Amino acid sequence: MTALKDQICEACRADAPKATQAESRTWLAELPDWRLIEQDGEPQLQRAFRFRNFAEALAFTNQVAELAEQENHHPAILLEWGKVTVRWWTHKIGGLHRNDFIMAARTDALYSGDA
Ligand SMILES: C[C@H](O)[C@H](O)[C@H]1CNC2=NC(N)=NC(=O)C2=N1
Repeated sequence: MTALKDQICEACRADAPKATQAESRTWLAELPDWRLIEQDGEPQLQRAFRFRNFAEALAFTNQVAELAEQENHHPAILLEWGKVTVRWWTHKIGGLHRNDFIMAARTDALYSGDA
């Protein structure tokens, strides 16, 4: 089975299938630092990343933003001194798609320098 971080996002459509409970469980197992939350009634993946200062947090924020632009799949990012909180979900379907789990894994890879 291909690791999430090595999988490719598919172009997302409004009729794209939401991740099932079973899929979410399976994929979350690869994302131990991420939490499944609900925001505005929609399931999302969330993780906080820690940094030594604001400049490093900003640099990571820009890396995630660049990745999002490359994949045309965009997160919510909260940038604070020493901390970046990222949330992934698929706007078009108001929930979680495989793409969100892929992008969470890709975000972890950026943080660990494994991108
Ligand atoms: C028009 C544009 O391609 C779409 O709005 C894309 C942009 N980025 C996106 N990002 C996310 N997370 N979900 C989407 O449904 C989405 N749609």
